[in-house]
Amino acid sequence: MPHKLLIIEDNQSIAKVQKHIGVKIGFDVDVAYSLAEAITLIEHNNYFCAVVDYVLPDAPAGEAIPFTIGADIPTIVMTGKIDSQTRDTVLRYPIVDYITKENRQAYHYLETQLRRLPKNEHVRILVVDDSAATRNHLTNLLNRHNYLVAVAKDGIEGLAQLEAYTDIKVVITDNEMPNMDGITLTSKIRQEYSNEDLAVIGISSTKDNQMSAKFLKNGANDYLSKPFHPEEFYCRLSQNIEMLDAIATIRLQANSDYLTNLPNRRYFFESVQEQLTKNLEQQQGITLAMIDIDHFKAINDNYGHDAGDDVLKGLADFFKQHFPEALVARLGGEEFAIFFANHTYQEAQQQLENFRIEVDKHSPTFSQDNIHFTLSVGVTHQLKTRVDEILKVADLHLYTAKESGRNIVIAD
Ligand SMILES: Nc1nc2c(ncn2[C@@H]2O[C@H](COP(=O)(O)OP(=O)(O)OP(=O)(O)O)[C@@H](O)[C@H]2O)c(=O)[nH]1
Repeated sequence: MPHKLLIIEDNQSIAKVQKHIGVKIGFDVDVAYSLAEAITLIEHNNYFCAVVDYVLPDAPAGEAIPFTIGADIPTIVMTGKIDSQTRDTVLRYPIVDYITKENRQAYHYLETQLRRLPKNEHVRILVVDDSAATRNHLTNLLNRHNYLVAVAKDGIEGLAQLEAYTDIKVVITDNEMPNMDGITLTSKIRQEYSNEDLAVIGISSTKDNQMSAKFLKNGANDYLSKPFHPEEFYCRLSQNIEMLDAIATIRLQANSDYLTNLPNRRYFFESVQEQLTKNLEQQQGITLAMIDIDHFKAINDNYGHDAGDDVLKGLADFFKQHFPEALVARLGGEEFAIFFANHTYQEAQQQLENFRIEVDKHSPTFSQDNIHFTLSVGVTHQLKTRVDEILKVADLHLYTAKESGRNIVIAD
């Protein structure tokens, strides 16, 4: 079910633009052209958030704001008035944000905010501060933007919370705290997490004008002096989260195969090598298999390249369903590899044999052209120090599988 967005705006053209933005993001949008209409809609619907005009025919001075706030709807105020009295009136309410309708940039900003709010439901922020009042204040600010929150009253508790919640993306930490201060906490965090995985924002009310440099030199991504304005707090927080998201997206793209979305060759080599080093230390077995579609060239020749792509995508989905615990990658072309870290050799071989049989049976359901195909598989459990050496052994078995007529699993 899409989230519901309420727009309260009497200017029809502006309402149309806002609705377009909301629909583009994926909201189910209702528009009210007056406060009276909005009240009726709020009575009958559950809104995820609202965009509220400051001046309405039946609410000329921001009177609509307390209605959405009172109904617990996260509220973004849009206003054409930019005087400081209006701003002060607006900011007296616990709103998500206010945006002045000065130019096109305002609508880009609205779009950014509307995109962020649903995402924030999955982002956890850790607040570390020895003052209960500050912890509560920050928790309220964060809840207003839909973030999940964890709290700690010193650095030691902060580290424990990081262990307890693996979804923490940002740590906001005070410096002056008993047991462990914020700067020590930051440097300890950096021993475990890079600043591309977890952002740290230092906050302090100290007069020491070198505090921000101290935080940053110890690995913080950002710094805010207390007291800070909520607007600045939100802007810096969302900028840090956007940066983490952008890095995660780039990483995912660099590690995935564009056609099938499976991990690619580079990712497979890196993560198997890492796992291999661990297994060699612990003398634990591994299983690695190379899998190749039989006569794939003929599929391309007979049905066309797009149909060939369709087969590759269908097979990749089948891999994902069948091997949720193993690492499956597309090495290139019609060649795939699987790495089993936690299965006995017999179990892994059996799973591969079952998979070969299932593909022979069900492959026509994978593609629009109902193309039947089979797989040849080479599998090994020879533990060597390098991935490419193990792949070479699996590849030799794969060659034997092809030579022996295809549609077969050959193991050592
Ligand atoms: N549609 C499609 N075809 C691809 C892609 N990458 C490689 N191919 C084709 O995959 C085919 C692989 O052919 P071959 O290496 O001769 O192997 P084969 O026909 O499967 O024969 P055997 O492996 O001996 O059973 C070639 O025709 C490539 O052009 C891709 O991303 N999409």
